Amino acid sequence: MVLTVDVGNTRIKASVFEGSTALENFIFEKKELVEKIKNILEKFPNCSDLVVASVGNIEKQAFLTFENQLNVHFFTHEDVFPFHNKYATPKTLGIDRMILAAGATLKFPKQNRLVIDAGTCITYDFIDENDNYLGGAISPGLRLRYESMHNYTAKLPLLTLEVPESYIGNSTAQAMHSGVVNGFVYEIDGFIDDYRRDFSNFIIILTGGDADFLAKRLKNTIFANSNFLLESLNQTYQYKIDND
Ligand SMILES: Nc1ncnc2c1ncn2[C@@H]1O[C@H](COP(=O)(O)OP(=O)(O)OP(=O)(O)O)[C@@H](O)[C@H]1O
Ligand SMILES: CC(C)(CO)[C@@H](O)C(=O)NCCC(=O)O
Ligand SMILES: [K+]
Repeated sequence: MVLTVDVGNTRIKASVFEGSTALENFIFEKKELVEKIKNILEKFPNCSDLVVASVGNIEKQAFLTFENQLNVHFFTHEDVFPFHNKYATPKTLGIDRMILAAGATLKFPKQNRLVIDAGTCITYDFIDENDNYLGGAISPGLRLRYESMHNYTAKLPLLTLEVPESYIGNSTAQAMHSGVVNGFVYEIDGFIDDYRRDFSNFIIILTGGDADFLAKRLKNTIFANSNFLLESLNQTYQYKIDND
């Protein structure tokens, strides 16, 4: 059994895998890290490996506590990945994006793939059919859009994610929901049009904390899977074991 841990910018997600099957998923705060991992390992004593992808400030140190109990692997840029990295600054590419790209490459062989992760930030990552990772885009996530409008203005309230009634927002709240949610839908449709112009065919994978909310609102056919990062982490770890 493998315990995979995704340390995101806001919170931590974890999943226990038996082969390629996720047995249980967990979400928790950064301050609860060590305690929660202990609890998971008590519940799943057959875990032999702990695999981490972190974009947060959490250092390797926090996980080394568990090294006498199981194999701990902390993914870095030095690991083997199943794609050719064409990013001009490969050392600054987020580990989460590398794991997503690896998962897309392994799960959907020999085709163009676009991975969209709607988390704290929204990231777009494109891997072509020859397994070249080309790059993509980084934009503010939905919650970040609401928070920054509130934090950097005097009059805008702090709202939580809601389906807008119309693209014409007829109140402050509706105008903000339209801006955030419809704004994202237009953004993604615009990107998809760009990719379509240059690549005739590609699969789209949508993941992250807002994936389920967004999937319902998009007209393009999309494979939505909010657990894709953790599944990819498990799969990339198997790839590492087979190729090291
Ligand atoms: N309890 C919650 N805390 C934060 N975001 C939440 C919560 N519940 C739902 N969300 C939604 O999830 C989005 C954040 O996604 P996610 O949880 O994947 O971010 P994250 O943990 O920071 O990971 P990453 O850094 O990989 O994006 C927010 O835009 C928000 O709308
Ligand atoms: C873009 C985020 C914040 C998304 O989690 C992360 O992947 C990151 O910190 N990336 C570093 C910059 C880059 O990927 O080019
Ligand atoms: K993200």
